[in-house]
Amino acid sequence: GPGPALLPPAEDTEDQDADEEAGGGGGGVPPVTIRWARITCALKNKRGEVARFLLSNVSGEAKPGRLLALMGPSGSGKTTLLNVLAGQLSASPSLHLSGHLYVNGRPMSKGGYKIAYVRQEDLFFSQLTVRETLSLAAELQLPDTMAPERKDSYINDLLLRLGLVNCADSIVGDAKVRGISGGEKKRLALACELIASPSVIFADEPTTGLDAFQAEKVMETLRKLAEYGHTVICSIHQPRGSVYSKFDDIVLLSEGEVVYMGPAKEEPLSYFASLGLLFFTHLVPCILLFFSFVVLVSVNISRYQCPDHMNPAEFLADLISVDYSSAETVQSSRKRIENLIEAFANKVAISEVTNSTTKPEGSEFSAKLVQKSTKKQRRAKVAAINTAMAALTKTVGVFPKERAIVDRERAKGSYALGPYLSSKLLAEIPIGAAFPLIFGSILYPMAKLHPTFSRFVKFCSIVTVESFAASAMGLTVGAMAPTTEAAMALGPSLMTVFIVFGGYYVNPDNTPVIFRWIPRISLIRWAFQGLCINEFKGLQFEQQHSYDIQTGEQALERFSLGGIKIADTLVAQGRILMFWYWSTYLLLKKNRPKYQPLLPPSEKGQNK
Ligand SMILES: Nc1ncnc2c1ncn2[C@@H]1O[C@H](COP(=O)(O)OP(=O)(O)OP(=O)(O)O)[C@@H](O)[C@H]1O
Repeated sequence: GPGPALLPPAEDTEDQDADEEAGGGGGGVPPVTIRWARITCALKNKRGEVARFLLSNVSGEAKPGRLLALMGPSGSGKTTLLNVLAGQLSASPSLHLSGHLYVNGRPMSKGGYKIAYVRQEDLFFSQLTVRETLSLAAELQLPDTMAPERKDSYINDLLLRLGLVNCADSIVGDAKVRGISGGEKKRLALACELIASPSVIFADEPTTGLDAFQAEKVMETLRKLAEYGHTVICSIHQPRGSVYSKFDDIVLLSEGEVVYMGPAKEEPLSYFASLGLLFFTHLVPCILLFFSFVVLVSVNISRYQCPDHMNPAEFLADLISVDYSSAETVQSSRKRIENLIEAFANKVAISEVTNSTTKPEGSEFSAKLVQKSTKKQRRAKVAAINTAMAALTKTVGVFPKERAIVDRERAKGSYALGPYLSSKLLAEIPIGAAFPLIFGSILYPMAKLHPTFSRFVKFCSIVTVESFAASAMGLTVGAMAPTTEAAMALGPSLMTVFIVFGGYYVNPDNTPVIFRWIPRISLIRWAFQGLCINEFKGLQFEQQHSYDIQTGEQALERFSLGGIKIADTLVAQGRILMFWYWSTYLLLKKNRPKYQPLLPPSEKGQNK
């Protein structure tokens, strides 16, 4: 029977011209674009609570003249989505289906277009020939007023287009009586569906059970139908490379969520390879791009880069499948998939916000929510980076010169290193604190951060401690570098590494094992985390769906920044500050001016 209606329910159902005559040879079908947004299919338990989501917040588009493949591991929801798009999800009291489905911009319930649905199992009368099967379908589907000769020529045309001429007079057969091949059966099923000249063709796993050659022929048929103007949507588990190359668009599903939706072929490969490299467009200190590039490219190549000569479909399938070989692989692959889903959701949210013309109702809410959280996060990032960079450049710009004077005085024995450093630090506290406080006082209200005094005080404390830590780092760099120019090149380079691993560009949980130590010693990361906690903690978001973020704590968890207090981030900053002061002390001690000792003349030399 008909499946559950999509919510919100349709208004009026327009009468449609049911007797529309099929065009000869199936040509000239009306073009149909299908758009779906926020499709969620929940499975409820006996108490009526959501037990799991078969589809969660799925959006996408299928266009006429294009072949769209729904790809994903077994159980990822391909068939469920296909059924929803075809309006043929079997009704069940345990299912709840919601979302938006538009056909040529109008709600699907208004009808006015024809679909064909080729199911996984082929159901035919085994004793009929291919031509008889088609004739029967034509008698049932074409108008009675159509002349028999026209029907025959229509059938001949279909046999030709679907490559069934050679087996036209063979019986279909079944398990007991050998008939046509599996691929031919699939194409016959397509031919039967095409009689009514559908605009949209749905095919559920059309290549399942077929050998590679037959599978390719079936897919080639679907691709030709797309070229002919039909909108073709098929689900497929893991196609071989030659089949994958026939797709125009793909939707990658994993556990009911979209990991990628868009053009097929090279696009998804470059999308996954580029994940994490977006930061280049935001990062201001460009002089350090090269170093960051090396670091990030090594991160990405090792993770999401499709190796040369690998079947892209196989690569994509591996990327979005849970690896059940051990407990660790299950955990790490789940984490990877979660991150990919999140990355794609953010991408969609941003394009939904920027592209208001195609914005479907209901998408606004979550897009705004994501945008709001991202804005808050971005402001915390700007504050953390700006404070650190300003303090660092201020210090490395002057310290190497000051060091020359200090070296001279130390050589003269005017003062020792310990008293010099401690008096310098003490003397610089007021001026060192003034800058972040002024910066904070101006930025805080302008950036519309949390409008309470206690949060403002915490904000100023975090940026002040960070500013001191960055200054201390500048001292170490100044103590290490031979000249001011060298210090100016080295300091921001080092800071860029800390920025990259500071929690905004590379998620701390997603950092490769060999780089895990960097976020721990990154003053940017602790400041950023502290600022995010200060901003998000205690927030309540309006919630439209059960899976939307409800609280600031949940948002922090999603950014992998939760689980600790602001005080912990300040302590971590304090440790980093002490580390840099201590390094400066040791470096200055080690690099104290050394003069050539005047040795007593040797006997030999004296004689000369
Ligand atoms: N009516 C239903 N009641 C309960 N669970 C369902 C129902 N329909 C689908 N499911 C479950 O939803 C999940 C997705 O099913 P679906 O058939 O859409 O996956 P699929 O990606 O097409 O998998 P396959 O490639 O194995 O056919 C599966 O875990 C399935 O058991």
